[in-house]
Formats: sequence, structure tokens, C-alpha cells
Amino acid sequence: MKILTAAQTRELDQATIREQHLTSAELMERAAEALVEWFCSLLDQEQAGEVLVLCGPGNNGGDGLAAARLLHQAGYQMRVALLPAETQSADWQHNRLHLPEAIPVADISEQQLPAILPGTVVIDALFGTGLARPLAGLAAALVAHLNAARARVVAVDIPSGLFTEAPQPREDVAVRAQHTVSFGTPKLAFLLPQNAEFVGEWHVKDIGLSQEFIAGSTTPWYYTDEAAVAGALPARAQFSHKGTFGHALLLAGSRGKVGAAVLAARACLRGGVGLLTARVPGCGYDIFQTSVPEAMCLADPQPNFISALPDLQPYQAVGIGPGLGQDAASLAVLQQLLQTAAATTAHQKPLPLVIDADALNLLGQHRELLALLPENTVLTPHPKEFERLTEPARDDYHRLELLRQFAQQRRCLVLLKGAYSCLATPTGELHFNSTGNPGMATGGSGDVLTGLLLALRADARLLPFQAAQLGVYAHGRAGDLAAAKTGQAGLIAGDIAHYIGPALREAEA
Ligand SMILES: NC(=O)C1=CN([C@@H]2O[C@H](COP(=O)(O)OP(=O)(O)OC[C@H]3O[C@@H](n4cnc5c(N)ncnc54)[C@H](OP(=O)(O)O)[C@@H]3O)[C@@H](O)[C@H]2O)[C@@H](O)CC1
Ligand SMILES: [K+]
Repeated sequence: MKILTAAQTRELDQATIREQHLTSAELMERAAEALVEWFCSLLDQEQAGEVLVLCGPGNNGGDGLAAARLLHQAGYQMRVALLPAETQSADWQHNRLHLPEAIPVADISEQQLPAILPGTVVIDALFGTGLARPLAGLAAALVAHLNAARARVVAVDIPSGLFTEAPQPREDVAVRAQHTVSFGTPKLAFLLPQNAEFVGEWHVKDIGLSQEFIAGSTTPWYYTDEAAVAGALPARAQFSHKGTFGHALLLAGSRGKVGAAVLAARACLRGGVGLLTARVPGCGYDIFQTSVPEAMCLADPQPNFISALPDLQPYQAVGIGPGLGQDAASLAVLQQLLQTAAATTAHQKPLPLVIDADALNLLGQHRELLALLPENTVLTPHPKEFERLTEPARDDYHRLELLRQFAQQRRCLVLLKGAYSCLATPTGELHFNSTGNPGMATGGSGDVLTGLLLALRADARLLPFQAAQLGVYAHGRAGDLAAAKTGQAGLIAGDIAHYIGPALREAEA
């Protein structure tokens, strides 16, 4: 699903009106109906008590006025407070005119901020995608008043004061909502950690906006939902054999961290690889062979870390990093791998690589090696590891820009891990993942991801981007399926590996 800018959303609005021969008030009515339908499913009249709608002067405020009318008709007890402005939008005026007289309406002023008792349900319809500058004066005072009131807040389209695709100066005021109900497509602002305290849980409602316009819009931002990966995994042909799905090599583990190799290997196998060989330090041989009998094992001559790169000739993809440690000998292995992989071409393509964890840290310490990264290498840094590869980011938006630049410059697929993990492509696209849960913030979760990505990169039927996108999505989905059984607190990385099969099955063609 595409993520659009505020300007594109306005054009989308107009395109929909033209295409479907609607009035803009009719489109606003659809938005209000979608909001109200969601609202009624959350709280009934009794649970909601008196509902206060705060309305700004534009179409966001218009949505609020229309919703107040519809909720009143549904039997909710409504109250409306209006933020004064020199002008109001035409659809605002239309809905102001149609607001039932039974609903009390007050004008907001510095002297008369609306009374908000703790627990009051407030619908924030002050500003939406039309926010033109940071909040100041009365609007800022009102938002601060609301945030201090400990109300239950539902934001319409976007919490007022948040920009759709740009950061706030830090001291800015924005509404802290428990829920945000948006229309059509998700907003970039919803996907960034720094906005989580404002956005709360977000919901995107379909209001029949022009699909043709969306299809024709250019954007660097995408949201990887179920539809984006549907059918991404080709069905297995009747006469396939182990060779069809590739032979992967995993370089992982050091003394005390052999478990990382085990977890990555299990995930790789669950990811459908044909054959897996793991290079582990000498101390890991028995552990590995016992824990993952389905994989082959090449013990390193060194007992505590990996010091020698096996011959790469038999392999269709190589993963390196989980539990690797940062010994100088392992650095030399990484360097040799990068050099050899670029030269090891099958059909003019370099050997697919997946680079994670300590291998990323080694790259961060020796940035001259970045120039050796073969095209379409998959790197899976979390924000700290990414910072070591680039520079500290000022905020989440700046980090996205650094991510985009890095993926373009290095012609790699870079996955910035976190909630809504973001996959950057060599062409400068950013794909935010929709699956996963906080239970996955647990040791070994990243090792499982590396193993799964390795399996999918070894599968020659998938293009590099498809493999990476599917891997991230299925990893999160496996975590969701696992958490449904174990709960989030009880979830461990091995559970994620266990559910990779069911998660991939959902994406099968
Ligand atoms: N697109 C769609 O698909 C659909 C969109 N819909 C809805 O429309 C919303 C967008 O409406 P919108 O464009 O009228 O802008 P909105 O957010 O109400 O604000 C503009 C007003 O605020 C003012 N203002 C701005 N910044 C300010 C500030 N810092 N401090 C004070 N004032 C400030 C600005 O005034 P000005 O900048 O001219 O002074 C203007 O009066 C969208 O979020 C969604 O809810 C749905 O109804 C249907 C489907
Ligand atoms: K709002």
C-alpha cells in the first residue's frame, strides 16, 4: 500500500470527487461515517458518556462536526467546542449549518478553554493534513490543556499538531491520542517511533478514495500489508528437489553465542532452504549438530570464533553475523567473503549475502569495506547498528533519509529493524512492515530473521527485493502467530522460528 504526502492526499480528495461525481461534502460525510462506525464499535453510548468534539476551522473540523451530528443521531451525548478562526472551509460551514440544535456548542478562547474531566472522551478534529505551521497561541494552549486533562482521545485523521511527513520542532505541542482514525492510506507520521506517544493505536478506514489516482501517484513510501506479499512465495512444483531451493551457508556463532547460530539455522530451514551448511567455531560443533540435525556443520579450526572462510562454490547464498563476535580473524573472514562474493557470479549476478549483527558492527568499524558490498546484499541493522554504519540521526525522519541514501549509494537492501521495520531499496523506496509485536523484542529474534532471509535469498525463484520483503513480513507474522499462543512476554525467539512455516504458507501462491 502506498503512503502519500499531505499534498497528495488533498489531490486524492479532489480526484475522488471528480471521478465519482461527488460533492466534497459527500466525501466528508463518508469520512465521518467511517469514523462514527469505528467509534460505535469501540464504545457504546453508556461507556462513552458525554463526548466532546474539538473542531478546528478546516475540513478536519468539518469531519468533527459531521461526526458530532451522526453520533448524536446514534444516541450519544455530544458537546462541541470550536476553535475560532478568520475563515472556515466551505464543508465546515455546511456541517456547522447541519449540526442539530440539541448539541451544545461553545467558542474556545484563552479565558474559556473547554472543561475536560479525566476520562472524558474527546474527538480531536482540530487540524489534519492541512496543518501549515507548528501550533502556537490559542491552538497550542488548547492542546496543552487537552493533554493535561487525562481524557480518552480519538484523533481524526492525524493527531492535531503532528505534521503528516515532517518532524516537529521538539518543543512543539501535539495532541496525545489513544486512537487515531485515518482515511484511505496510512500516514508516514504513524510509522515513526518518535510519534507513537501522540498517535496511539491507528486505524485506516476505506472511504472509497480514487484507486486510479493512488496507482498513478509517485511516492518513496510503502506499507507492506497482507496484500503486498499475497502470493509472493511460489508454490513448489511436483518434481522439485533439494537443489531447487538452494544451498545456503551460514557463518555464525562464537564461544557463548552458539545459540545465535542454532536459531538462525532453524529459521533458515523453516524458511524452506534446500540445504543448509553452517560454519561455527570449534566449540559449537556438538551443540550445533545436536540442536539442528537437519543442517550440515563445518567446524572452524579455531575453538572460540570463526577464522576461516569455507570454499563458497557450492552455495547459492551466504549469511553472516549472528553471534559472530568481533575478533580480527572474523573481520578477515568477512572481508574475504565480500571480495569473493562479488566475484562469484551466477548468471552475471553476485552471490546473495545477508549481513547482520556483529558483521554489521565490523563493517561500521571498517567502513572501507562498504565499497565491497555486492549489489542487492541484505543488511539488517537495528538503529544503533545503522548509526555505526552512517552517522547519528537528528530524529526518525533524518534517519529515514540516511537509510534511503545508504541503500541507494551502496545498491543494497537495508532493513532498519524496529516496530514497522523499514526496508530501503537501491532505487530509494522505503517499505514499512506491518507485522510483528513488542513480544519480539527478545534475544535471538534478529538471528531468526537472518536465517529466514538467508533461506529466501537462496531461493532463486525470488527476486532480491521480493525475498527481503517477504522475509521481514513473514518474520513478523510468525511472531504474531507465536504470541497468540505464548503471549508477548512469554515469546522467545525459537517460537518465532517455529511459526515461520505457517506464516509463509499464508503468502503462498
Ligand atoms: N483528503 C482526503 O482524502 C479527505 C480529507 N478529509 C479531512 O480533511 C482534512 C484536511 O482538511 P484541510 O485541508 O481543510 O486542513 P485542516 O487540517 O482542517 O487544517 C486547515 C485549517 O487549519 C488552519 N491551520 C493550519 N495550520 C494551523 C496552525 N498551526 N495554527 C492555526 N491554524 C492552522 C488553516 O488555516 P490557515 O493556514 O489558512 O491559517 C485552515 O483553516 C483531513 O485531515 C481530513 O480530516 C475528509 O473530510 C475527506 C477525505
Ligand atoms: K486531528
